[in-house]
Amino acid sequence: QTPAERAASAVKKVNGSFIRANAAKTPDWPSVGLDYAETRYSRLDQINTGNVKQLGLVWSYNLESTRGVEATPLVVDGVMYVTASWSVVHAIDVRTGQRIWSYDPQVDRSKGFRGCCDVVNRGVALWEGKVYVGAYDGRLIALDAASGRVLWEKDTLIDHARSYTITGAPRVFKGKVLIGNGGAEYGVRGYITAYDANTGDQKWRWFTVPGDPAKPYEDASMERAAKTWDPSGKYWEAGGGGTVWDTMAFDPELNLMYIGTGNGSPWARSKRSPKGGDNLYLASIVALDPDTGAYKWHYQETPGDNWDYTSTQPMILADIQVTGKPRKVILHAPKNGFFFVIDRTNGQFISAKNFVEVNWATGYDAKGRPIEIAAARQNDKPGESMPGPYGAHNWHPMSFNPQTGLVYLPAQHVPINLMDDKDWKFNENVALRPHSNQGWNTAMFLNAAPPTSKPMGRLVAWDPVAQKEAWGVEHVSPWNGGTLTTAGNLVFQGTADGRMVAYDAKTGAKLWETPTGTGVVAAPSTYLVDGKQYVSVAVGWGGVYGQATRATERQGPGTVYTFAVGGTAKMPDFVEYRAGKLLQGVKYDAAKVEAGTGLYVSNCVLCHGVPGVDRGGNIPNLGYMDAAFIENLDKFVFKGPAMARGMPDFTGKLSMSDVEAIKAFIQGTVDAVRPK
Ligand SMILES: O=C(O)c1cc(C(=O)O)c2c(n1)C(=O)C(=O)c1cc(C(=O)O)[nH]c1-2
Ligand SMILES: [Ca+2]
Repeated sequence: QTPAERAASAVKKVNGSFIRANAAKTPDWPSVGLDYAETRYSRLDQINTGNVKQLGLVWSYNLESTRGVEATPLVVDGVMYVTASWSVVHAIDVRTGQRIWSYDPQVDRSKGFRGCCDVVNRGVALWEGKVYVGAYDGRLIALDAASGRVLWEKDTLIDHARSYTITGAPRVFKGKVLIGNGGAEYGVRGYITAYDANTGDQKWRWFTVPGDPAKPYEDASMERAAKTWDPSGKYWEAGGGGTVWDTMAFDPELNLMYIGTGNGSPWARSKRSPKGGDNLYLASIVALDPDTGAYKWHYQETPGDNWDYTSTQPMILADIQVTGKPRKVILHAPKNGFFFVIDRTNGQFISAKNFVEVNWATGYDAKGRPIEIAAARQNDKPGESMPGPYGAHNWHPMSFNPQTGLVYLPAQHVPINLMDDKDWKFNENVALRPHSNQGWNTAMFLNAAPPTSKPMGRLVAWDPVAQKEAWGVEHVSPWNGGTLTTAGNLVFQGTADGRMVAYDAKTGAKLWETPTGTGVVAAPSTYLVDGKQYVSVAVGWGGVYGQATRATERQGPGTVYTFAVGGTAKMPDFVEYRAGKLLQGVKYDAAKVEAGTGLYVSNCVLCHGVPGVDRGGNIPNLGYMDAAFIENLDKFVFKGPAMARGMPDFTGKLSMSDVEAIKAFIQGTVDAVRPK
């Protein structure tokens, strides 16, 4: 068999019975979360606590990308399917580490700025000879598994005037491909759509938040949700939010599928829904009928979201004993910092406990409502919510090991404070505020004053029954990789500072590590080929935090590493990262620094970081440029060359005098932090 023939026959097997409900013994990794329950727990135990020290590289594969890589590699019968940035798909022969094919959907690079959080993609879905990818520009594309040829392609977006993007992995439940989208930082209405896996015909669509109440509601769930929004805020103009940008799971026995919904659009509830209200179905877990898309139940984790607290973080379906009784539950650790155990048959709240320091709520009452701290919503001055908007846990997948009963969770804190933008109006172009259609459209100022809390990154082993940490490992930085756990009593995690590490799943003892050349954000997978167990991880620093910051002194292209016991391949040569010399000599008017601060924070900081303080992620830090570059900043800001890589064109958004003020801020900030 040629590799292409193997690819074709392998993926043909991936059908209703091939993807398991949960953690069954399977030699493959056929779906992004391994199984429908998204456990990321493999029963393979060839690699275990006894021999993990002998893990070595078998091959590495250059993904030829320089931006964030967030995909979990799928593997069936020795054929790997993985995505890089810009939604590029690679099919790799695991036996040789060689490319079988690659497919670039040719996303228009100049539209990069339309997403909040880097041009990332979290992986593909496989089904009956096809590979599905959600392209950044909103297309759902079905490829022939053997050749990478396009079989069909659907535009999933309802409105191209709005900043919808796709970053999440599609799932296939019962012969339907499911995909949502991102965009709630810009003003969109969230929804999820199901397409026939063979033909691409649309089967159903469910909106997560109500539309314009002057028009008929799509279904009873929308009519009910509308009662929880204040129409005087005209929430439908900004879209309302609630995007389904990452997690989905499926319970074949209950015939229910589950999605997590995102934050409000805009973030500030005082603007979105001035008289308050829970604003259903934001920041919720929602159960849907996979055949029809009909709403079944919901549990809202953050009523009336005001902090970008989303519930799109990866969820896991598990069967556990709670106070002596077996319960079918959902395990979930959303951005808001609480670990939830929810009954997945009916959405009933079982328990919630904070897994990091939180200051917006003291806990949850017996009915499952948060007990809020009033000050958390008082945003007339910069308020530092814990967790911040990057979440106590973001999209980085967690895993659940039924042997240890523990969930392995990449927890974090990224300090950011928020202040209401009282004058905010949807789509009004005021570059001084963070809603110039290039900056986020949140109705809030981010870090109008410097935040004071400390950044934190931690691998947390959480006991969901006792609702407490069993063990934890402190990392040097936030934004560490997703986790994998195995029957070999292991937990694997890549780190922001560029290591791949194996821990004892019971104790947290570090058993093995290897450098990865660049920070890791994605989660590993494991599988058997010809009877031998491998572990693979796709590496590529990036995402919303990684685009502007770094925690490693090395860099390299997006790369897949594949490890096995006794592997002897040589790591590729890592390139040392040099931030360069601090910017010097740009003449500026000190009186303009203050105006420049607001402009920079509104328009530049999310991608370029703080000049001379952050050292550049995969987007350059402007505090380390040559003076000639900053002196000619207007040539980059107005229809500049970086547009071809996704930078916005600020024509009509910023004036020449705004650019002068931004230059003053950049050089002024660097001068202030330059070591004396
Ligand atoms: O509200 C949204 O629609 C939306 C979408 C996305 C995305 O699609 O990547 C992210 C977020 N929000 C978000 O809040 C967030 O922290 C985030 C991090 C990342 C990432 O890939 O690093 N994406 C997103
Ligand atoms: Ca968001």
